[in-house]
Amino acid sequence: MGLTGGGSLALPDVAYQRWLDSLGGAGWPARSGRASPPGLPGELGDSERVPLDEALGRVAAAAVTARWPSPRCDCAAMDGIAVRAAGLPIAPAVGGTVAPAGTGGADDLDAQDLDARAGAIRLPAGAFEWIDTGDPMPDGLDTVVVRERLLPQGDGSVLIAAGPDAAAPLATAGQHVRTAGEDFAAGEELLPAGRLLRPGDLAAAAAAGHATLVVTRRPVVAIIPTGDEIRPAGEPLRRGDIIDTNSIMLAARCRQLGALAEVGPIVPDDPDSLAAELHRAAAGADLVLIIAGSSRGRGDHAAAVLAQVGGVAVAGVAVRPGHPAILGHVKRPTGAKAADRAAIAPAIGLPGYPLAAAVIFELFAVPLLGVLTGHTPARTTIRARLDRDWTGRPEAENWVLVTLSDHGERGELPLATPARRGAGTISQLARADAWWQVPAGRDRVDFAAGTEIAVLPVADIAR
Ligand SMILES: Nc1nc2c(c(=O)[nH]1)N[C@H]1C(S)=C(S)[C@@H](COP(=O)(O)OP(=O)(O)OC[C@H]3O[C@@H](n4cnc5c(N)ncnc54)[C@H](O)[C@@H]3O)O[C@H]1N2
Ligand code: MOO
Repeated sequence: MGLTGGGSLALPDVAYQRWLDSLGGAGWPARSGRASPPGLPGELGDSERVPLDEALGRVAAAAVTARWPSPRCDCAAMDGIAVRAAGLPIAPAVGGTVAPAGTGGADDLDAQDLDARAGAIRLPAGAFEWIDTGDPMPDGLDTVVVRERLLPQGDGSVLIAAGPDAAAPLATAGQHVRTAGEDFAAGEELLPAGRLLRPGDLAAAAAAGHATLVVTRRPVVAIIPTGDEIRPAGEPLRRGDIIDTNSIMLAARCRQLGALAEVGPIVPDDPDSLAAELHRAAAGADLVLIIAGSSRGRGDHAAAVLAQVGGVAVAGVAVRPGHPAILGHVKRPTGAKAADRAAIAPAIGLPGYPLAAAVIFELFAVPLLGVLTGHTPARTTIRARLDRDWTGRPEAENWVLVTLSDHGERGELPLATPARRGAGTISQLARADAWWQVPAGRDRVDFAAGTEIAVLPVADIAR
């Protein structure tokens, strides 16, 4: 099949839309092609309730709101004594002399310290209560004086050292007190629907009264490695064998996005074997990834087989690397175990070269999984400056891995060094810091050293 032509290929956005349209036409339910609006679970509809300690990396199916305020009541923010600010004496009670420390002892402040200060006041027992950080404030008391300023006395009273400004009040009302609801109010939204849950999210949910959360079902991604030369990692290699690195990368990427990856056996370069494996995989999968066999080689059957077992909407995309990509679907066998699932499973043929596979996954699998889970990762770019001239291919969107220098002087942009070309240069995936997504365009393919560019940090890509 002629999949690798030049400028006539669709750009990624157009290709994605064409794919979605064809999926919709074939009965795939998620017609909008976008992540669900807030408040709805992923397009698959089904969700489940899981304990907090199983919710990391899952996607919230609904917004999480607080069942109660936090703090739940006014409480001490520091260790010390609770007092009523309005009831504090104004004038120093001990004119320069202080009684020796009594039973309470003074850890941080001894009598001489107090003595040395111009003023201290004495609070009689009963006018205050000892309190520790987090304790509810006693009725009628509104302020905490920190332990470091206190000298307990043998008679149960306490001396409070004046602050550095003797004219200032000893304490202002509400000082060192966290008021009920100052963090969040009852009913306040803490997490939006569609959030890929992070450690802090789980803590906030617990604080807000949730021991479990409702999350969207994990989409199942069937990964099908193909090629007579492909061997699983760890097996002995003969001359010409290639390690199946793509399955490892793509499965890990699926997990980062809250999906379940099922890597199938390596399928030989034989159309019947591939067709059989596609049928098998599609029965239980929400998305099928076929690795390699997308181009023109003698063993490249992905497009022909996909057309036979389902359909091909796009064969070839104007992106470098990755242009032999295929977008289509597999018909599910009737009576497949997942009766609740659509009659088809979307499928992507990813080129075998590792960088091409990575780019095609980001361009097409990531947004489709976003539709399924309800979470679309934020693609927050950062600014950088090219450290050398760079020329791209005009007819395609270019994806270029770059390493970034540390920020130099304050306000200076990091310098971006493009990786050397070659879709098989897998070490670049490990060494690079960011992707530079260069839009297609005949006029903007020559970039001079010093040009400001926007790059997508690899470390942030899964958020
Ligand atoms: N005559 C042409 N040849 C090629 C073209 C072209 O336009 N005309 N395009 C090139 C480009 S660009 C790419 S990208 C590749 C796409 O290749 P395929 O998808 O057909 O994949 P293969 O040829 O089977 O493999 C390519 C390369 O990747 C290795 N590979 C395959 N599977 C894996 C895996 N699971 N893990 C790691 N590496 C894998 C495979 O051994 C090959 O080295 O085609 C070019 N050729
Ligand atoms: O699509 Mo190929 O990956 O350009 O190298």
